[in-house]
Amino acid sequence: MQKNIIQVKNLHKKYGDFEAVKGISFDVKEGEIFGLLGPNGAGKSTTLEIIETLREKTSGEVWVDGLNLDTSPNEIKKLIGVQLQTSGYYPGLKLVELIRLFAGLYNEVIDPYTLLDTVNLRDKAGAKFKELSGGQKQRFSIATTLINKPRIIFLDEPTTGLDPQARRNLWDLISNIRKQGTTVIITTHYMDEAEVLCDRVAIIDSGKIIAMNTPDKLIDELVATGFERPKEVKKANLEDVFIHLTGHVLREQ
Ligand SMILES: Nc1ncnc2c1ncn2[C@@H]1O[C@H](COP(=O)(O)OP(=O)(O)OP(=O)(O)O)[C@@H](O)[C@H]1O
Repeated sequence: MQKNIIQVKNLHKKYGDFEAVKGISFDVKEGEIFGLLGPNGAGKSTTLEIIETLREKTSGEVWVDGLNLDTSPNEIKKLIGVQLQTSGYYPGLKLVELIRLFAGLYNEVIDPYTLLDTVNLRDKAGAKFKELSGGQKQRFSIATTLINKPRIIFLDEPTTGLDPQARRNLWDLISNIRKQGTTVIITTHYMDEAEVLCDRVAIIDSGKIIAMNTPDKLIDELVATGFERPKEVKKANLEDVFIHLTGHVLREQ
């Protein structure tokens, strides 16, 4: 039985009079990729930022690896890796310089080149952040979440705005990070991404969890209600055509 590395119980968050998170509860098991899915404004980022200790909750309880968020936020910070928005990096610094800077903040000694290898960016070590493509920036920002050797990483919409190949490359990267034993919590608007990557997902709507299970079981439950797609679906879609024609290999734009 896997242990619960994150437990969230009856979490509420109000911004003034507006309640963005309305009493949600869920557990994340150690070593899983857990997805928070939901439309714009559902409360996904708010929930993530509360667990990341970056935002105050209104009420409810959160534990990370047995540590209570109210009493041990600093200990929790040491266990987690948080992805910055790509606007959060000094654009004029080289990748190796940025890694050394972050490592210094975490008081970690790491080899920047080894870290860049894990995200396939060694050949960009001397490039400035602003010179990277969108996909490369995302890969680099995922690399920086790993600097403090976290047990859990939080990825907020990591593939938004990327082309189909860059998205698939990030899926491979995220799967590899999990294979090393790191727990991953991810938010996404892409259902194909959640289906491929996530062991379990919670679907959030208007601040409430309306479903939670493995993608497979959620689909089976829907089918069991008699649901059928309105028309026969072809064996491939336009994205398959695009990937078939342009390849799945890593491309540097
Ligand atoms: N600092 C804030 N002050 C006031 N309202 C906020 C603040 N941050 C978020 N909200 C509101 O809370 C709700 C939830 O926002 P949140 O960013 O958590 O949603 P989300 O599910 O991550 O959405 P998206 O998919 O668009 O990123 C939204 O209605 C948003 O406008």
